[in-house]
Amino acid sequence: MTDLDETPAGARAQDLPGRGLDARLVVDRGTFRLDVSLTVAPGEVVALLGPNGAGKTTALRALAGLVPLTGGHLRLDGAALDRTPPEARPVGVVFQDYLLFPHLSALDNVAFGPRCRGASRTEARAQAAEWLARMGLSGHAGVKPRRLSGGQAQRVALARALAVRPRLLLLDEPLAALDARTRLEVRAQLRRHLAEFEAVAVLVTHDPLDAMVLADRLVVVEHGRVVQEGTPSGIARRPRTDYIARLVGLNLYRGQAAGHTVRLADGPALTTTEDLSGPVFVAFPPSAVTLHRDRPAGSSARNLWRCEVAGLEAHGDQIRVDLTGPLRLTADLTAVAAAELGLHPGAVVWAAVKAAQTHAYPA
Ligand SMILES: Nc1ncnc2c1ncn2[C@@H]1O[C@H](COP(=O)(O)OP(=O)(O)OP(=O)(O)O)[C@@H](O)[C@H]1O
Repeated sequence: MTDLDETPAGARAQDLPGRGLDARLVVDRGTFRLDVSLTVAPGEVVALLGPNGAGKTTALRALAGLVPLTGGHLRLDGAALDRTPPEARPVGVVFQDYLLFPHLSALDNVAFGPRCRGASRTEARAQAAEWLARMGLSGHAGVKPRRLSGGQAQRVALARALAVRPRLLLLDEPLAALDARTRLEVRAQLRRHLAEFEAVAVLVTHDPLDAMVLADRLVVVEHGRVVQEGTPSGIARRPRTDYIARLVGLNLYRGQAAGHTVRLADGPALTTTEDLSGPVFVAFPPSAVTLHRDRPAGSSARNLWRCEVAGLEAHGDQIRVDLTGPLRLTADLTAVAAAELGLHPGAVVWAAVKAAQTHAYPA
């Protein structure tokens, strides 16, 4: 039994006006339930971002028609796709490991889509040659996938997905198979291609950098649900879950505000510059935390706690320090400062955060 949304009666009445993607994806997989609503305008790139097992791939597969919806709806440019088989959907997919046909040349891999959709062999190959040229791969048309570099294979996979002129482009962890150096370059190229794409693009990633560079809007999924969505900068400024706060590298707390004081649920009170009341989040970066061996005398910081070092790790050219105490904290400091403080797991330090460096916003 499914509980697909009812569509209005009448001939093709399910084909409602409205361009772009309008979906509510409800999918049951064993005990896991995905329930995610997604609206994306043509020309917009949306990243589904979330931890392992959040349901991102399931959402992508549901959009492609590779797993059936248990409920909800799926409309693209006004047409209902719920019951359209995958091969008949105007959808192009770039799979995580590209899934190029190993026995076909780059050109024939790209020509495959147009051919399947009725183009003659000559026409399909002409279109494929055009797509490869756009990807800067004309010189590799005759090459089999195993002879392509990771970055080239990624571009062939993208050309193959775009060659069917999809109204919905799906990319599953598009950069995951690449090493760090190639990734940087391919990310920049992919961004250019996505910017030129005039229909809906949805990509799935657990890499915040990929999401922030490639997407206009982020939809963060945890436990099968959307927990936050917005522009990359909006989300980075105002994270609403621990997962997102960790991704963007912020300390995040939830509490009750009364004026400039925020009382945390099981912790101390924080002083903030914002004047708010009711449930709020308070966030500040690890760089806003200063550490002292002794209680600083006459410090103007209102937020001062005696903490214990729980762990230390290198983070870029900084040392990232995890602290426990009245609240959990992450602080960044230079290696020199860490040595001067004699930091080691178990060391006791005083942590200070100026109110001006905190940011409070309604929960
Ligand atoms: N074929 C399946 N049968 C039953 N449960 C499944 C199946 N595939 C996935 N799941 C479950 O669905 C949930 C979501 O998995 P999914 O792969 O969509 O997550 P994800 O966000 O893409 O994670 P990852 O980043 O690890 O790929 C997980 O709890 C997983 O165990």
